[in-house]
Amino acid sequence: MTVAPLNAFDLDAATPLVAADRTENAVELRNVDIVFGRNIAKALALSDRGEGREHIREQVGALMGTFKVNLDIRRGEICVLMGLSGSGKSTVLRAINGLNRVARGSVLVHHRGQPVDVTTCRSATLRDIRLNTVSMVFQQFGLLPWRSVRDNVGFGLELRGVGGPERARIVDEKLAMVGLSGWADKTVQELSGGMQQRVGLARAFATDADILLMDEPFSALDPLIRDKLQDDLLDLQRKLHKTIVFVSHDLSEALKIGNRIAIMEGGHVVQFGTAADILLRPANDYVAEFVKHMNPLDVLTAEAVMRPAHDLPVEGDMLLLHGSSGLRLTLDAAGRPAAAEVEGRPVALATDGGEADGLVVVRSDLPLKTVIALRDRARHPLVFVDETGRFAGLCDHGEIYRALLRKNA
Ligand SMILES: Nc1ncnc2c1ncn2[C@@H]1O[C@H](COP(=O)(O)OP(=O)(O)OP(=O)(O)O)[C@@H](O)[C@H]1O
Repeated sequence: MTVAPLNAFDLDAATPLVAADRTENAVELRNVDIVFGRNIAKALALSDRGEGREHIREQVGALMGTFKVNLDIRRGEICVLMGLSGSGKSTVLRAINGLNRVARGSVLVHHRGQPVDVTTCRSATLRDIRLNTVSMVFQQFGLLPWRSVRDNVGFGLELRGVGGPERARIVDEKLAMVGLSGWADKTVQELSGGMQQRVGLARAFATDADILLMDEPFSALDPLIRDKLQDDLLDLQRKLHKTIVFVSHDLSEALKIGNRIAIMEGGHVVQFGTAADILLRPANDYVAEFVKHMNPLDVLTAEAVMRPAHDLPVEGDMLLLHGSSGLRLTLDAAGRPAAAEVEGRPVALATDGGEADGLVVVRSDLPLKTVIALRDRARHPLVFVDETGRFAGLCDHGEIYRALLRKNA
């Protein structure tokens, strides 16, 4: 069989977006209740009895912005808050920098090396958090139209007292990053909508805040520009590893840019998970309705569909990969694929750039589209490894079909 070399595929397509340290949280919301209006105590009492938003509003006139929201947002991830209008996305976002008063619960923000509860901290600390740790990017980016692009990008730095030459250096760097170097001295109103959004991005990145809060930053743009800006954001994120909390009411945007997505309904977080979790295992009918029209090919990676390593039968010091052909795999001491055989005959391991004639070994974060193209040409099922090269799982035609039909293995 003639097979295409593996490097004919885009094997780097899935550069990880999350920094290596995935365990530390940048933001933690614990049982956060937010109530708008009066009679807060009565509203909370009704909420504790399991009453919904409408009932509480009718009974006491207060509106529950959120009900017991719990979220752990990891450093370096993009967490998207997604849901219908009024579901509470902006309310949660604004709680993170203390713009919304929290009736109950805590909001911990990792600031100057330690978690600070923004619901109880001193106002000077909150100010310091807003200036240095958490930067907010609004839908229209809140640009000052009469000021130059340069002065808009440097605005946050100016507030922090960063002086002339240093400010100019940072501003130039960030403008170059978003491809607007030639526009520094124009006023914002001379720029198109898409360019203005990029000025907003540059300004957000210029402050060096670790945490960016973005409230539907691209929603007013036409789809092509929006798509381009999403790509720009992902490119910047690969370099900068910020923690980004991003509000969107568009599921395809959420699935494209979010490492994890919190789906909100009526003030509740009804599901918090990866794109694959949401697509393959929607938590309720509301989520299922959202994902119904999504194409799994646009969203899933091998990791979401493969048969995990621990599911495979072990025979002596080998793993049985494929019963009928007798394909077996040996791992080295670190758990990396070392050798393969079919009924005693060696099979070459075909890694990045090798020939797909052997046993193809590739990263488990490859997009499903690439996986399908590889499997189509490969002689054997595909072997996947994690970012350290350790064996992670296996994917044959069956796993692919089940993913496309959205059936769990
Ligand atoms: N300051 C406020 N005072 C009173 N009610 C508010 C306030 N802010 C938000 N709400 C209400 O809280 C609920 C959640 O609003 P929120 O803005 O968080 O929703 P959202 O999911 O971001 O919606 P959208 O996509 O339309 O912006 C809504 O019913 C809204 O009317």
